[in-house]
Amino acid sequence: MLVIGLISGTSVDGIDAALVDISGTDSDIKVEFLAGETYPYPTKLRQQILAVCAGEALSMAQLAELDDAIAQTFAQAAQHLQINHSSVELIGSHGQTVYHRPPQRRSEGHEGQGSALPALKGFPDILGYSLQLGRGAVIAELTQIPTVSNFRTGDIAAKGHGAPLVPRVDAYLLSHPHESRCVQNIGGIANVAYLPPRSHPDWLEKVRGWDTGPGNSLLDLAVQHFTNGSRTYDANGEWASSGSPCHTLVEKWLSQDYFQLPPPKSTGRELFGWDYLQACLADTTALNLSAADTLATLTELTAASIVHSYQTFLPQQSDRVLLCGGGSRNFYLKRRLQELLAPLPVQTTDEIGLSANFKEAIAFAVLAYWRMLNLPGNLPQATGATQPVLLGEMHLPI
Ligand SMILES: Nc1ncnc2c1ncn2[C@@H]1O[C@H](COP(=O)(O)OP(=O)(O)OP(=O)(O)O)[C@@H](O)[C@H]1O
Ligand SMILES: CC(=O)N[C@H]1[C@@H]2OC[C@@H](O2)[C@@H](O)[C@@H]1O[C@H](C)C(=O)O
Repeated sequence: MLVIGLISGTSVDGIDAALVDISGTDSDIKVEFLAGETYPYPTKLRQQILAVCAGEALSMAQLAELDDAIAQTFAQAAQHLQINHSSVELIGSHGQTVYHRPPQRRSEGHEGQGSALPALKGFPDILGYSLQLGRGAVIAELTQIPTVSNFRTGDIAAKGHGAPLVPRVDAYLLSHPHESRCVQNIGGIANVAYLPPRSHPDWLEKVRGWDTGPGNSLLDLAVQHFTNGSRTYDANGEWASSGSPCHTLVEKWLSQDYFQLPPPKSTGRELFGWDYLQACLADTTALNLSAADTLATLTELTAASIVHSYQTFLPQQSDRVLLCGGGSRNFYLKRRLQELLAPLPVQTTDEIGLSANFKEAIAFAVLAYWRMLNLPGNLPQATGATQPVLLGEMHLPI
């Protein structure tokens, strides 16, 4: 069955669209990657999304307009990708995350909502909330293809974080009979899926996954800051590689809350955004670090936080690390991870046959396919949900 997966991630750089041919169910699933394309957002739309992610207030009318503009751009991406493939039967559209709030308990220092109603038994004091714009009904109507969207809400209703959702897909597509693997996505935010050897009994229950912290989000913002917006990222990590990281600052930043929090955990630009970068820049300025040294230090934070996460939270060390997401194209970051994790092999998923650029888009095609087959998509160990649940809402064209 031909399925298109669509996602724009926390970097808000554009829509990744993947066309795949899927057969089987879960343990026997086969996914053939046929085509992939990234469609950059129109500049004005990207700026609007980034402003909303940074907390800019919107009227309801503006929210509706933004939702539809994103849905239309996603539909155009799907339409463009399916040219020459007229038999696409399903779209899985993640949409654009503009807000993500993990669930919180009062013991974590939050006072709750002050409701007059009694607390619901077993519910976190503050339920998670994750908003992805680009409504599926519009995409289904514009493309005339059934579309699954709103993947995170079912897991959140089951008291989970609603993220990360990709670990179940990684488990079926990337696990190995005898080798344990860490699949490390480095997007705006970085997340890991730990995959034990598939020959182990109960291997799926032993899969783990969580957001390790910042991927490229702080780096991208710092590059924009140092270039007055003329550059949006450090291509291949060249600028950072011309500087030297300040390890004392990395140690200081790593001691902060998020990195010490045990999984399941998720995060977003709400934490690792402008305010976080400002605090980092206050530290780097106090030490007179150059722009190159600052970028090297932020790159080191991404690498060191991934390594810290593995050392602290993995049930056991893995045999191999497989990188994906835009950060896997940052050669300096990849080299630092290789050095810090040596002698573990650190490669990209491309090297074992799965596109590192389009793995997330492929994953949402698979999640839509599982939704259609009424199979669960989340992994409770990764999201903190009480149980495996169906993910996403199906929208049929009129
Ligand atoms: N050649 C490259 N060199 C360095 N960095 C790169 C390169 N190509 C992409 N990137 C980085 O990857 C980022 C985009 O990665 P990706 O598309 O995987 O993120 P995302 O999907 O938006 O985020 P997330 O996975 O958190 O949702 C860019 O913002 C940039 O920082
Ligand atoms: C709320 C949200 O969009 N989270 C993203 C983000 O980008 C990376 C990391 O944070 C991950 O947890 C998640 O995306 C992937 C696709 C996931 O759900 O597995």
